[in-house]
Amino acid sequence: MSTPLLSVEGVHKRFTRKPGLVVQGIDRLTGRTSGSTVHALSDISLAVARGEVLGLVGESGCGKSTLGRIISGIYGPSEGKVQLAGKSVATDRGGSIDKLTTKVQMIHQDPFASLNPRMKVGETIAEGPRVHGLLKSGEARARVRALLEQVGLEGAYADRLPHQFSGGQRQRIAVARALAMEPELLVLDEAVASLDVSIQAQVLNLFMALRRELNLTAVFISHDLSVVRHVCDRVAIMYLGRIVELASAETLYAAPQHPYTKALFASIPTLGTGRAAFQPIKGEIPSPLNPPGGCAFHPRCPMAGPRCKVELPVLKPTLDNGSMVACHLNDGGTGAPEKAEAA
Ligand SMILES: Nc1ncnc2c1ncn2[C@@H]1O[C@H](COP(=O)(O)OP(=O)(O)OP(=O)(O)O)[C@@H](O)[C@H]1O
Repeated sequence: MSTPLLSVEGVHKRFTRKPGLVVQGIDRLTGRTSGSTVHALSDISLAVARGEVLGLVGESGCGKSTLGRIISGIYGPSEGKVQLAGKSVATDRGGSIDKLTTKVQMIHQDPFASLNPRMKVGETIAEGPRVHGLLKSGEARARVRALLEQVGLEGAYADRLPHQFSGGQRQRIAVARALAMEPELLVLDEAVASLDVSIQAQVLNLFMALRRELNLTAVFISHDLSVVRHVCDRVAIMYLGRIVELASAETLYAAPQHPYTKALFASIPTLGTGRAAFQPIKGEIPSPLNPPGGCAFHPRCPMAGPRCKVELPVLKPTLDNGSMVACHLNDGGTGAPEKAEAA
């Protein structure tokens, strides 16, 4: 890949949880109440080329949204760096907002929650560009109109309030608001997950059309493998805060390598490889407060051997086509770990 638009290098994110404080997602996973550190992301490295759409996929709690927020500059990483076109993504949103952060726009799952219910949608769309000096006075109305039309809505809708729109239309407005900032990168976090299937298809088709028209670069976060296949060029499969497989969508769907990726595919009825019934992945997702040693997937992995319990597999190239997998099966086998062999 030539110089990537987005580069994420060695990113870790730890959340420290104070005793007695209930943080969404943690109690659901662990039931614990003591203060401790959540290892939300561990050693994430990836790159996205200009014009490419990268999917982030994995079960709930694997760190997809946290990575999306770090890429958007909403959170800072605990370690590592995130660069957009070679410059660090600003992370301080409290004080003066670095202009660079406007170049990454995030679109969230719930368009209703992300739109101010008391603001006309035209004002909502124009607000960001106006604050950041992207609109000259007198230009706003025409620009808003053009953006609404670009996302398949009537320009006259600018004077309406969010509650006057359906879920799909609200998500189109959220897309228009993001595009108004002239972003270099979009981060879509479960952007169609709350919509009915037929509306999902319409919003996805809009995204695909805009992508072609504007040569959009995007990180597409989803737990829905069929949506990801439709939209993404490459896909990173995440498990408990780490990338376990990274491949082109074509390669991944034709021949998944990592046992977790295979298990994910088998757990979805329509994508099961010839199986009559889908097979849910065995066991619980381990706690990010206390991730298992070795490969984090080993307690649930049907292929795990002694090495998997003690040695962390590194994400390494596996085929000549740029695919990468973090699994001992692809790197010398799961048998006795090297140290034990030496002993
Ligand atoms: N602000 C926070 N404070 C503490 N822990 C957090 C915070 N945000 C996320 N986490 C924890 O980090 C881990 C990763 O969460 P994240 O929301 O990134 O996962 P996800 O894959 O996006 O899940 P989902 O699909 O359910 O949104 C989870 O264990 C979550 O509870």
